[in-house]
Amino acid sequence: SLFTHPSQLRSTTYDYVVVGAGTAGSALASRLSEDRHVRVLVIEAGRSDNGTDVVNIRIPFNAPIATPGTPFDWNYTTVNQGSLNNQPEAYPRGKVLGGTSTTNYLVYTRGASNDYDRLATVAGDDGWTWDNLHPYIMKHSSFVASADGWIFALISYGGHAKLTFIAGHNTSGQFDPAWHGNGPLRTSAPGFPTVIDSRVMATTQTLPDEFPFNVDMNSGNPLGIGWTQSTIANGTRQSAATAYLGPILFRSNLDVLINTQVTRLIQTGRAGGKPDFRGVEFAQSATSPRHRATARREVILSAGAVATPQVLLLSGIGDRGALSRLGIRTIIDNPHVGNHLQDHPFVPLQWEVNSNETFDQFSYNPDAAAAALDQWKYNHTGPFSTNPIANHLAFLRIPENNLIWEQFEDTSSGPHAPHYEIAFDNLYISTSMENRPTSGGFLSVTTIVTSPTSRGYVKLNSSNPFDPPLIDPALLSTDYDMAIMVEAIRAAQRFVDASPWDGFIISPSVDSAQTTTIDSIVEYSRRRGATSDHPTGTAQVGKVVNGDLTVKDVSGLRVVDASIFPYVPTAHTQAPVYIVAERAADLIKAAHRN
Ligand SMILES: Cc1cc2nc3c(=O)[nH]c(=O)nc-3n(C[C@H](O)[C@H](O)[C@H](O)COP(=O)(O)OP(=O)(O)OC[C@H]3O[C@@H](n4cnc5c(N)ncnc54)[C@H](O)[C@@H]3O)c2cc1C
Repeated sequence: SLFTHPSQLRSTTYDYVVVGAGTAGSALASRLSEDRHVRVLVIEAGRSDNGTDVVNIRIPFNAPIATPGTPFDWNYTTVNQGSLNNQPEAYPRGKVLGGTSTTNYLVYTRGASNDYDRLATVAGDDGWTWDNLHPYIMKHSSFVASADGWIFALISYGGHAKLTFIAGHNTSGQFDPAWHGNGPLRTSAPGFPTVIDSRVMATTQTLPDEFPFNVDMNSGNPLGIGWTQSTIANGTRQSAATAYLGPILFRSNLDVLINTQVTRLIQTGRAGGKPDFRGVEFAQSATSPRHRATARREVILSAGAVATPQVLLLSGIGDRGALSRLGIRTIIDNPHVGNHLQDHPFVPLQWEVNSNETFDQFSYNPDAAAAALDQWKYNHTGPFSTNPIANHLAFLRIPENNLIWEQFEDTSSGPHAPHYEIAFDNLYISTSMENRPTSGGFLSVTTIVTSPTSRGYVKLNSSNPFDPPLIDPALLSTDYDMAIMVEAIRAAQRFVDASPWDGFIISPSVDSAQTTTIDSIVEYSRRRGATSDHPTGTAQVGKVVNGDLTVKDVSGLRVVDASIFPYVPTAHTQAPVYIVAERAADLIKAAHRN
């Protein structure tokens, strides 16, 4: 059942207490409560994902306006980013059922097999290898028709249900069915064609050595250029809330409490010579009363890569010196908690193009935007039913004979792992309002460093749990990351110099024109670089948690979310989080089997 106030809870003792109903937390809650004999409590700081004001979290195309600065977001800001001209960055995180899966940009990528194999090595647990994770890779998701695929759809519109037949594109050859299972999270190929699709595909044929076509980037080998897969079904966002939590809220052994923040974990005693952390304290605001609940089996922290270390630190698990300066009693002295934050830096470039069919029309022309919105509301099709970022993504490696390798050691996880990613965007994308056009059509390419060496942190600002933590993703702060970014941008420029773009591209945009030399690319990257919103590593395997994700040196407590990755996967991070959560659910069930 769904509760909005702690007084409504049916008990103060559960078998499992899950902190955070986000991407991982919702999947865990669903799997753990499959056993009707266990009672599960999930405590979520954010709101429901239903209501009259949720249209922007439902419409795929509106993902960029779902956050920041909305009631679905924690609305964090980073500390000034020294390598990005000392500017702070908005740092969105979903504060809603489904967590960041309810507010993200819907791209569905699993990363490279080598990423998981490296996780297994660090964890000292073969269960994390790509091959051994296969059941969980197949178990969490399924592949369905695109919004413009051949489907009969039951659409509810204006209070009426109606059966619509939607005829559209055939997605065979755009993904490999062998790599898709039958799990609750539905994903699909692009649901609306764009004017750049055929040119991207043609470039894979013109320059096949550097930019080969890859039919399915989710096979463990993402290298090449392929069709984007997204967490979209029936033209609508699919999240951990819609896929996992919503359908099981009726379970009598599951209590989900929203609008309530866990303020700290409480030591409930000692077990096996270690402090036992089976208690949670929670409150609805800084001034409202604190409540408590206890887990008979364990507490699972799934608050995400920013809030998980924050809650650990508030509970006395962290660096003793830093905690004592804030008046927090240290129970476990571990300087790694909150440290080693990793994220993917990205930089957008734009070109003016010879087309009035790019998505830019929706920024300039309110009538076009209104018509697209009406179409989406009518039958969940049209431009608003598709991923706002890109119909194609490229994951690429820098060749072994590149001079960069004389200066740097390769930090990627292995031969299937990309050094960088490029997204091909059918509109003007920039991190700045400066030089933003008010007419014309644009192609953007966004480049991402996928195996960065920059490391930042999440730290407490005070001992008040309602005070946002200090966040430093340290974007582009190493020479290595900048060198890879330069290579990525130069590759993107080679891509659009290829013949399929002749007659389409008019000229570089005013904003990104000054990127012709290495120095000017570096200067531009510092000016326009930003976060891809993929924080990881703040409670990582090996340093904060063991290979089975239990927290080191305590009992009764596990972390299951994006914090646990020792290296950020070479992917947009939601699929890796779902995969980890699915295996973690089985690890937890096995740990309590008798
Ligand atoms: C703007 C944006 C775009 C993105 N785009 C993509 C994309 O296109 N594809 C992709 O794969 N990834 C994307 N990501 C990243 C991806 O969504 C995340 O890596 C992933 O969802 C994280 O899952 P999680 O379970 O670790 O945390 P979350 O899903 O964030 O879940 C944490 C939950 O815990 C709750 N919580 C936090 N603190 C507390 C507390 N003290 N008490 C109770 N509850 C608490 C939060 O409200 C939240 O619901 C994007 C992220 C952002 C911000």
